[in-house]
Amino acid sequence: MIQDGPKDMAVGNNAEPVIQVHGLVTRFGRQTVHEGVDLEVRRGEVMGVVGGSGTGKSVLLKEIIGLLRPTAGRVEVLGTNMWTADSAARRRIQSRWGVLFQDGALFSSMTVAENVMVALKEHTHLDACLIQELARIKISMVGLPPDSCSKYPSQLSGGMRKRAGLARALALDPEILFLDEPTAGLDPIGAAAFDELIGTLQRSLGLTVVMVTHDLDSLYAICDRIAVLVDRKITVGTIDMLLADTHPWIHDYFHGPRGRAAVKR
Ligand SMILES: Nc1ncnc2c1ncn2[C@@H]1O[C@H](COP(=O)(O)OP(=O)(O)OP(=O)(O)O)[C@@H](O)[C@H]1O
Repeated sequence: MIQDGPKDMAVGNNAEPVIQVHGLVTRFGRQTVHEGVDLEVRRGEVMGVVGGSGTGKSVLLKEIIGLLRPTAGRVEVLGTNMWTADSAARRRIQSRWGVLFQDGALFSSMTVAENVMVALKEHTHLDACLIQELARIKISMVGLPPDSCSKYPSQLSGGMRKRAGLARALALDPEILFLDEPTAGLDPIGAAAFDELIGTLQRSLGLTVVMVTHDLDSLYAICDRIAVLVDRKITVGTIDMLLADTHPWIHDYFHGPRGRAAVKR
């Protein structure tokens, strides 16, 4: 069982940046998605990424983790530029983060335990028994019962699949966790429980978390700062700072009915 403790990672202005995005430009044909986006994520913080539909949140995430090459600009993760590093350096960096995509992105032909073991087999030389034991520990860390180890993704509920995806993302003890809409499709109770799990894991393991979300409750529950994609640029601040922002979209987002409801909770 994970012990929850106070958030002791100093997430002050002096914490070391683990992700640095400078002057990012993204174009698809004539469409400009990002035009000079700057973002710094500090070690130990939970950074929410919000914005209207199609503003480029998922694209930004893919550019940070090296799945999509930006048109221009610089992206550094843990001091490595993903687009100039050689393949060995890229592999080393990739093993220091975990990603949970929206649907969990599990291999449907593998059991939950086998899914968690994929990265352990690929990136470590541990023996098979130890790999199995580590997979079992990760599955228990995300609150899944032991019998889910041998189940296939199709035999799990949506919330359980997300937890299984999270166990897989945690397989290599990452320093950074990337989450793309982790609570999408969950009912409010399931979403709150998932937020709590992320918060507990983040504090216990000292993770840095970057979370794309539409869920205002998640922002209030676990984020230290929020990056808002608007007008092809990014505005970063704490919730209090963004509540005082006068940009019409940011104002409406945080002061609209859902924003007000999230404050009350
Ligand atoms: N590979 C691609 N080729 C061309 N256009 C793309 C590609 N990937 C994304 N886009 C476009 O870039 C824009 C931003 O997409 P993205 O998926 O990042 O939006 P989003 O902010 O995550 O939206 P949502 O909240 O609806 O998921 C969209 O207009 C999308 O159609």
